[in-house]
Amino acid sequence: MFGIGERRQRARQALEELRAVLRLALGAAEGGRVAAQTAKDQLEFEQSVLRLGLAKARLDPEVTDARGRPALADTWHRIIAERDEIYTGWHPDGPNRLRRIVAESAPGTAGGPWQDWLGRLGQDAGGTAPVMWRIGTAVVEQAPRDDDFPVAVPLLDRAHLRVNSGPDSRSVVDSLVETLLLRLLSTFTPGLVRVHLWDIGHLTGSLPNLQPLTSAGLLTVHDPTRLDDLLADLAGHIRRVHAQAMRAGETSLRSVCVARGQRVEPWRVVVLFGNGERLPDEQHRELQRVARTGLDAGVNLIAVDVPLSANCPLETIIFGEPHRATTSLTGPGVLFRPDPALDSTQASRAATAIAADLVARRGRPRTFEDLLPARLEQLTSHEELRAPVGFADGAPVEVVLGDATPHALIAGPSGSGKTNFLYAMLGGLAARYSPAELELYLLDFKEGVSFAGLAPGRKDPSWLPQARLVGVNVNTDREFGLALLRFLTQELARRAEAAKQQEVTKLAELREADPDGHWPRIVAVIDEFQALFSGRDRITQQATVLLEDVARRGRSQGIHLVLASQDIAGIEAFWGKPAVFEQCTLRIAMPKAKRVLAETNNAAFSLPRWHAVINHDSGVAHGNQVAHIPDASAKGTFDSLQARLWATGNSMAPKLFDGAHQPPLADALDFANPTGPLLGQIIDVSCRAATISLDAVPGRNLAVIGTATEDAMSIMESSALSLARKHSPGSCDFSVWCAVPALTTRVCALASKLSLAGHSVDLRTDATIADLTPASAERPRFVLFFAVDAAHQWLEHKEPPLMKAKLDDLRALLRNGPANHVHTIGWWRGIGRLKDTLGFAGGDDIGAWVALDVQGAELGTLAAGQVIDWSPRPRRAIFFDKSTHSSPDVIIPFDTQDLP
Ligand SMILES: Nc1ncnc2c1ncn2[C@@H]1O[C@H](COP(=O)(O)OP(=O)(O)OP(=O)(O)O)[C@@H](O)[C@H]1O
Repeated sequence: MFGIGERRQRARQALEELRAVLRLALGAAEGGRVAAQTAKDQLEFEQSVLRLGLAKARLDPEVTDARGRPALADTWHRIIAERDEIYTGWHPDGPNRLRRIVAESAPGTAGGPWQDWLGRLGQDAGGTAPVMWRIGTAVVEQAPRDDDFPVAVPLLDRAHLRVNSGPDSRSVVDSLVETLLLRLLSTFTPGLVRVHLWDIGHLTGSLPNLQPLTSAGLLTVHDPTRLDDLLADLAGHIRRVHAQAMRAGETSLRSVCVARGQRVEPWRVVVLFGNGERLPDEQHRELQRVARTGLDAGVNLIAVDVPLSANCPLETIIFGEPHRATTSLTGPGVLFRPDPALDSTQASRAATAIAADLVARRGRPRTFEDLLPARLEQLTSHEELRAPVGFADGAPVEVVLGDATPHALIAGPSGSGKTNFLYAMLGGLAARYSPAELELYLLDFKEGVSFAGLAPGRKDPSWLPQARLVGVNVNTDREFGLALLRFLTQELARRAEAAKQQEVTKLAELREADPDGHWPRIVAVIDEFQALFSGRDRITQQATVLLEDVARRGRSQGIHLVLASQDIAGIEAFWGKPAVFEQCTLRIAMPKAKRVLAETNNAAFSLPRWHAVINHDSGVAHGNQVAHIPDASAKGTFDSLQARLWATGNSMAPKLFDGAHQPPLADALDFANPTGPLLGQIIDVSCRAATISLDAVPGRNLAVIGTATEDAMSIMESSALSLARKHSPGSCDFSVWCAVPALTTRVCALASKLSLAGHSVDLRTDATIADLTPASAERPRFVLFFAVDAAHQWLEHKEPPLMKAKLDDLRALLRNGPANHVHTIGWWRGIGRLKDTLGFAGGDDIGAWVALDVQGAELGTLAAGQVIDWSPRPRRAIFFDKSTHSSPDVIIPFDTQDLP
């Protein structure tokens, strides 16, 4: 057992040991902390030396102080040694390599000394741009002066540039920016680079040598207080260009330009001079947005003392002293020196020359010829149709019809140039796309003959090879517009069916799947299309439905509508169905056009004469492109292009429908080889003649009804002459009966024409008509009975002793003749008179009829009770054949006078 004293002694000893251990541990910890602290100090020192750069660090009082501490002195020597080692490894090949890279990436004006290029006009069309643009030289710190190498920065579509000036370096920064801009402006054809300048401190005065560019619109100086407007304008521009690139199937403007081998939209280089402070939040956000999205749309920022964060490709130059800076490209430890300033007089002179060149080229009036490509009919319409229609600052402005902009709407008051615009567009398209790629259907509801020249005429036998159908003077024949729409829906159905067979959905895919098929894009132009909707009737109703159908489904099937009108606002039916309007995403506004652009877009009001707003974005303001439209209607413009295209001789003439003229029977396609009596030309895209079959079956007689003598005579004559042509001489007989003395001469002339054709003719102009003809014959007999009602005086005469009227015999002839090949083609001068002849039960004996000046309501009984929508109009008739028609056709009686 231990005593208390001994225990206390042992406890004190243990405590002492513990304290010793603790002291040891604490001492070790202290040592560790000191070592870590030293390592940390060394790292921080190394960092600050690297940040400052060796040259600066050497002079920096804090670094000098720190170098005095032994632990950091070692670090200093190590950094120097490492630097020397790396530099020795890099030198001398490193600078040479950099020189080579800059020479390759910044060729010519982009990298050469200004003495070589300043004052020369750029020739580059801007398809591809140099990758880098020289700004100065750099040298590794402490390295000998002759080891400097050139420094260039990426610009335009590749990166923005931020420059932070230091104390007293602003003038150096200004001249760096000026040199860069002049390099850009002198590389490309004047007009392809546009500079926007905003300086928070000044309205004028920045970059004075570039001021001459303002006269040509190449430099726009913005109000220091209106940065919002500039940013909004840029944002709108970017949206429009993005939409344009998407339509072209590309993701950026640059790829569009590379694909086309030329700049299609100028670069906008936006130079902002700030004061180093952050912009107000809203502006800063908008600027960041422009920076993020701008490069793909050719908007390039050069931000001087305007904070801009790097959420986009961005290079920076930071000036410490006037002629010393660091750049993000070269990093720390490399001193950047900007190139010496340009000679200011020469710089200003160069800017004047660039502006003057653009003004001169713009000043040269652009002509229709400038819309045409070097080689005709070379493009494929696989993806779209694209052609320039005018010029903005000498650069072409195009229209595109494709999946994204399937249809176009053109508006402008009378005389504003709509038709001329159509000619410019049709010329541009026809010059690029062969008839295998493009088919045109052209309809003009105006009075006049605007498209007539596109079809062969008496004076000019040429036609536009791509035209398949030309309709002029259609103003009173709205049925023709309807027929065109019906034809287009049929074509749509045909294409949809073929697409289904090939298991594809779009025209481009169909063309790939069926390379041997004939699948051109179809453009249907309807000038003054509001005429289609001019009545509150069945035609308006049907046109509305059909137009909507074509507009909706045409998009993917390569069927494009181009609708022009003086007064879009006035088309009631159109507004009730806004689908058509919405599908027309390409909008063209002539000066003072109303309603065609978006409501808040007033660009058309301030438009000069012979200009148009071309807008591929449904009329929204950011889509506006203002172009001067060359004269395409004057002699020697469109007509001479047509002559050139036609001369190749590998196209078929288009069909021509001219509502102002009666088609001559002699020219009718069907008259060459008639299948039956030709009654007139049907108002339809096929431009075929109406006819009936005269088979030996009951009811195959034809009644012509009405008092319009001239038209009735035409129909009777064309029927007779075509039947005479259909049958070989001696294979049929004619009876030609006329009870109206005033018509005798003409009827006799017809009879002699039939005789001349080798047929036997039984001509009667008196009471002998009542003797009629037997209801059966050995060979076909055609009874041409003119003004049947006038013969009633003889037909109703009752002869003793039987007191039987010959009228009954006529009824029997009508009833029994057709089955025995004795057909009557009779003209009655009124529906009541026809009924008098037919009697109570004779309705079935008239299988087909043509009505002239008879109201539709009166005709229902002759068409199985259906409602006939017909208001008589001169030179038009309505034709119904019970055995083939569900609804009647409107026809134009032929001009039969010129026939021998
Ligand atoms: N870009 C142009 N340059 C020169 N002349 C033009 C131009 N555009 C139109 N014209 C001329 O102006 C006149 C009217 O043009 P156009 O027939 O194209 O107008 P519009 O809008 O179709 O008129 P309307 O609706 O009355 O037919 C024509 O004589 C035409 O030659």
